[in-house]
Amino acid sequence: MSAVPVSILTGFLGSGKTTLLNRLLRDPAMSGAAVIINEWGEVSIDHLLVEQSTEGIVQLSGGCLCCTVRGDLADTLADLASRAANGEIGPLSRVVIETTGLADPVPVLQLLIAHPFLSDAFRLDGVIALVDALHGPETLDAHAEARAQVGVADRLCVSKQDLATPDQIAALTAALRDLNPRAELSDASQADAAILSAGLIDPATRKPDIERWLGAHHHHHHHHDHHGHERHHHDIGSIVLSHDGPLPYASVDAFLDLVRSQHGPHLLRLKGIVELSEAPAHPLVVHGVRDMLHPPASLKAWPDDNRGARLVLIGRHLDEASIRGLWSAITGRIELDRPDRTAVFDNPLAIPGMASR
Ligand SMILES: Nc1nc2c(ncn2[C@@H]2O[C@H](COP(=O)(O)OP(=O)(O)OP(=O)(O)O)[C@@H](O)[C@H]2O)c(=O)[nH]1
Repeated sequence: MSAVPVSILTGFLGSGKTTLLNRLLRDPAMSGAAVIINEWGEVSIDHLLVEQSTEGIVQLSGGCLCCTVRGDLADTLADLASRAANGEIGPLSRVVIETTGLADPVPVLQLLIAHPFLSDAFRLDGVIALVDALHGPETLDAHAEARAQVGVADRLCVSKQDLATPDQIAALTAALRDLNPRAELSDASQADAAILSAGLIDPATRKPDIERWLGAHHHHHHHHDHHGHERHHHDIGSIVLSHDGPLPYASVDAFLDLVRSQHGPHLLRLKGIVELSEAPAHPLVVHGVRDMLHPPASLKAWPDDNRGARLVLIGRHLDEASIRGLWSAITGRIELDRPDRTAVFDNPLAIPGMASR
């Protein structure tokens, strides 16, 4: 059984998630998709608003996905997988999880990455965050949850553009680019099911699209800072690390361990691709959420000539200098006022247990 792609549709209260979902469900490409809707509160009406009633719509209420009903979400996904496996429902083509407006999508990502059974049956495709053109900038200023939703998104979708002035749309676009310069930006009113595929594999070609996944094009296009650091005025920010040429697996592993142990609480998401010295023909895919890493997987081949290592780290109040210092140390770049590789990895006093790496 190949893993079923899961998309997380998030967006602040009233941003238009249900409206978008209704639109997507009319797309024939959604056949075989299951939709899990999470609502907050006793009165559950959201699922009634999803027009196409199918077997595949599951509603979770009584709490928020990121906290109380996370166990329910795990059970629901496990149940969907086993019902599809024994033929009770048709084969699942994908799962869409609509979070509540106040949900932090990160715990949902964690569940998909870390759960022993679910991480085999499902693969995280991507996070799509919806933002309302009319209220977006104020919402982003006022609510940390909304900033986190935008920060970790693989794709950003702007709704209610018909109600907003061009100036409002421009202000929102700038705010979104500030928080997340990598994600593809689209208009919710034009969206079809293709927006749900925001992961590494491009469904049109069935091949990995690394540039799109890491948002490299957008990043370079919008930011000319050669350090690859987005200047942000918010708590949420991202760091892009790169290295030309292959790296030994032990160095990559050590870097990820150190980032997790030292910066895990600040890290929301990490994704990247690495050329390994041991297997340069097979790019290593790394991705993780907070301090949990998905078991590293490798791709059959590089999709193009663009090799080396590229990592994107997204977090809240990330200590950029420290992270860049670790990266320089493992990639062998000696920088002034930075520990070199030996000092970082072979000093048992500095990092107990890391000496043998
Ligand atoms: N004019 C206009 N109205 C929209 C658009 N998208 C959503 N709306 C309206 O905005 C309101 C909220 O939309 P919903 O789809 O319910 O938003 P939601 O994100 O699911 O809301 P919660 O479940 O409360 O978080 C509804 O009245 C929609 O009709 C849009 O692009 N244009």
